[in-house]
Amino acid sequence: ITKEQDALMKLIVEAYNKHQIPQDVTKKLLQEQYSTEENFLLLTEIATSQVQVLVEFTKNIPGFLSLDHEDQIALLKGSAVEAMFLRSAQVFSRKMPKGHTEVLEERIRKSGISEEFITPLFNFYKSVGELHMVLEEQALLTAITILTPDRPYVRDQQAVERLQEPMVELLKKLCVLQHPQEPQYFARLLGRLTELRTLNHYHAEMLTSWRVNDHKFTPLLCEIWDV
Ligand SMILES: Nc1ccc(C(=O)O[C@H]2C[C@H]3CC[C@@H]2C3)cc1
Repeated sequence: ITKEQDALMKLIVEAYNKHQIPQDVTKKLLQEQYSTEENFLLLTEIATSQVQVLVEFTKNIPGFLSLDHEDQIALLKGSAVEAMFLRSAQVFSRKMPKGHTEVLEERIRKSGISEEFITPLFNFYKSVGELHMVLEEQALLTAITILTPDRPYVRDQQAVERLQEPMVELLKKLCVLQHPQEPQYFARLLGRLTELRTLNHYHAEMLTSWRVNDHKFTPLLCEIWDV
């Protein structure tokens, strides 16, 4: 790891740590009753705070604010679902106090999300959990997801590639250092990004079905997902 790479690593991890889901949101998980409506409102709060955390993290990715402003928006809108699922998978499989995980799983299952999305969602959560990613890997993988050059409406893709490439190189080196006994670990991490992309489709269906049943979203979620 070069000096520059170490500096980049510290900036990304610092940004990733700076913003966590507010405690009051996770506390409500245990308090509110179990109606579908209450569960949906809780997930709306979780998703809204996840998106707020995502925006703050993204602004702290070195070089992001120097990109074309329209492209900044295109990257955020294009990656919000993937970054949210990546972070919620990490929170779900690790960070939460024991009881919370089961409760959150129960609430997700009973929030009006169709069964066909529930299965891929928890499969993804499980596959992320099995990787036992360290914080540096989680932060870099999230930044790499956000800096995907081929999102819709990105005009200067090269500029995004120039930011993403050094992070992919750094993650590759980190994986070799952190998991010497597992040479294919880096490839497994990138495989998660492919699995993530499939969740975009399910997520869009989920939003539509909620909208059709006249469920209320927050202004931030409406703006980032054009609903
Ligand atoms: N009104 C909404 C409520 C929840 C979501 C959402 O994506 O929820 C995600 C957050 C975590 C729990 C379900 C998924 C993962 C979107 C709109």
